[in-house]
Amino acid sequence: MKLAMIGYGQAGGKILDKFLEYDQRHGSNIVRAALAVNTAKADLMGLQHVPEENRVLVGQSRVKGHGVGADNELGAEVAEEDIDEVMSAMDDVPAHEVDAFLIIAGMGGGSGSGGGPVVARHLKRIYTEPVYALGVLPSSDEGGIYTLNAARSFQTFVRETDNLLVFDNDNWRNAGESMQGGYDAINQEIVDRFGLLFGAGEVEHGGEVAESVVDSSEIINTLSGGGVSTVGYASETIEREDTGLLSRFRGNGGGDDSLDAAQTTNRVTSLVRKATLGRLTLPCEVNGVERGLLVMAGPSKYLNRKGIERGRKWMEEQTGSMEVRGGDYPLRSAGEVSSIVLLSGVTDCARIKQLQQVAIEAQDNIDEIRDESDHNLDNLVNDGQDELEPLF
Ligand SMILES: Nc1nc2c(ncn2[C@@H]2O[C@H](COP(=O)(O)OP(=O)(O)OP(=O)(O)O)[C@@H](O)[C@H]2O)c(=O)[nH]1
Repeated sequence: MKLAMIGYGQAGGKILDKFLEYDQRHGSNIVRAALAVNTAKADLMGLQHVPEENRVLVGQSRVKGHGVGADNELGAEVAEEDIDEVMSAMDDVPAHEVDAFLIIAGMGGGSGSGGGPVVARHLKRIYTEPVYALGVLPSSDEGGIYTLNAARSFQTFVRETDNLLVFDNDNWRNAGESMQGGYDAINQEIVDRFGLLFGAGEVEHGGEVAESVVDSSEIINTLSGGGVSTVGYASETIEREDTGLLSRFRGNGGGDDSLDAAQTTNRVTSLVRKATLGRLTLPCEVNGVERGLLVMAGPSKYLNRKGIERGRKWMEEQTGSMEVRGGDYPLRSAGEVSSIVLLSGVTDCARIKQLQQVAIEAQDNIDEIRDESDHNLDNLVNDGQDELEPLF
């Protein structure tokens, strides 16, 4: 699937940078256009793979290149004011060559959280291609303001995009890790998962022909209908036969082809289960999901139609949806077989409800403190008997 990606804000820019690195390393050619947008100059300068001419600094007259300081209303305002600059940077994108737009943003901050949905709205007005967002939720220990930002941005992104793919930092936090080291690993995880998903719709040059290849239209159809999506992933290493080792993935059966086929089928279906019931990018209840897509990736001899078909049927039972697509993504030189599961139209998600609850509490607290602020300051500054007077 060919995407025009817009990384908005610090998290958005860093993840976009990683997508470009992924593309170079895998030759997957998913990112047809890359644009980094930010209100902070330093964040744009820190990017390594986004070409300099594709970096847009917005809100300069308001925040002087220093960011909006987690104020996402301000983030939305400056995006609206400077939208012409962002849209004209998209002018060079050959729209007929891209299948969709993808806006990437951390929803807990200010710039991407507020500006991302604004860009989505304008892209949707101009282009006929779908506009998706990859929104990152802050971890629950980040505090009230980030949670409030995320809850409001989440609502806005869902309204303004054709689908919001969510990645929850909370689900991927490792205790004891530095923030920076942690984010690097998390960003790699994001790019590996979504890279495989979006790469599935792109047949490699001179690559293997899949038994039932996943086309970008199947990704688009799974995402169509809007709402919120989550992605599951599981993989198993294969030991190369040319090193003289038997494949762990195919089992130790060796000579017996039919036994191998049965084992391959079983392993494929087991990977589908692990991907669906394991760690999702947004934890949610699988039952009740509206649409699903299963992609099996790896060297084609390790993929089989029967396994994918069984996995797909199993997903239908788990979700209760009859709209589950499936196919393979042959990767000749991959060292593992992977299963990627896209669940679209999730509705039962305790994490979002909990986030909204904390956001409401934070909002009430902020309003209360603001209301009392003048009175409390007055109490502090004045002596009570009006005996003291200011100088002038
Ligand atoms: N996964 C991931 N999340 C990040 C990263 N950096 C920041 N975040 C998350 O994104 C939120 C903050 O968003 P940023 O992108 O830093 O903020 P911004 O859009 O640049 O906005 P301002 O800094 O307020 O101008 C944080 O609450 C984190 O949850 C990153 O590199 N990876």
